[in-house]
Amino acid sequence: MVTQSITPEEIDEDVMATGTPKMEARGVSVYYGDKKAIDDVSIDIPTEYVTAFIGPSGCGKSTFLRSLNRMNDTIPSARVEGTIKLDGEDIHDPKLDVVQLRARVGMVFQKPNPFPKSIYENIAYGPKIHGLAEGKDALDEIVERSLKRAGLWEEVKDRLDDSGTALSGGQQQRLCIARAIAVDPEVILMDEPCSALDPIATARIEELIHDLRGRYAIVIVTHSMQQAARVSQRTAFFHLGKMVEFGSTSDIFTNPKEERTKDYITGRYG
Ligand SMILES: Nc1ncnc2c1ncn2[C@@H]1O[C@H](COP(=O)(O)OP(=O)(O)OP(=O)(O)O)[C@@H](O)[C@H]1O
Repeated sequence: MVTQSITPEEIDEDVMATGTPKMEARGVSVYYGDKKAIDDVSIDIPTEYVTAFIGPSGCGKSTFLRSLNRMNDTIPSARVEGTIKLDGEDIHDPKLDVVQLRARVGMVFQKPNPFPKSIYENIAYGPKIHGLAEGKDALDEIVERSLKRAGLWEEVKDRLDDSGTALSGGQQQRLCIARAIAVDPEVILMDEPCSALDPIATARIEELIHDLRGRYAIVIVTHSMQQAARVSQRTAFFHLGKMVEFGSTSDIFTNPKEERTKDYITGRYG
């Protein structure tokens, strides 16, 4: 299996050139009680490129990722300051439906978490509650398309009634990606999606990210610098709650401007 890496053409592209971003964060700080976990982060998330968040454990990568679809709302002590926009619309606008937001900005977690239901139902549930399919044929079509897009269809097409939890870890993670895709998201947030997977399953997810690039704005938190280098075109380096440096992945790894970035990518801490 070949794991995709950045192609020379992609390196030549000016990946930091600003088009209209899918998401814009401005001056975002996140607190847990009195403790500030994210300090004044501003970043644009495009659809064209995969954005990676890297940095040592506890630097706030997941906290910031979760703020992008208001998952921090589910943590009682968490408080978010600053502005986050999706297609120019403030995601904290009281008129905005947060369930709808989380369909538009889907999330894939560290540990695959399929529902204890059939493979089919795992995918069909979201489109059903969001009213995206009229009738069984339309639903079947969404299930097939989502599983195909997540690279899982061939493996499961004859066992759609089997439980999602009976799949291998890597298949479960692709099922979770298919589940996110099924509700037609615009952004997919991935929080260390491969950390529970073996190298082969990891390579398949990385290939999948490569295939999905451009269709969805993808943001991935990863502990693995090699993974960030393989799957992303833009990288943000976080340290102690601050976004220290943000640039093209090739610049961050080959020509970092900040001393702290240099120290991290050369393995001095992390
Ligand atoms: N639910 C929570 N309640 C209180 N503090 C939290 C909570 N979640 C995270 N934190 C704290 O916020 C800081 C940032 O954590 P976060 O998990 O966002 O970092 P991270 O960079 O994603 O770390 P890791 O790579 O280890 O997952 C840490 O100090 C962490 O202890």
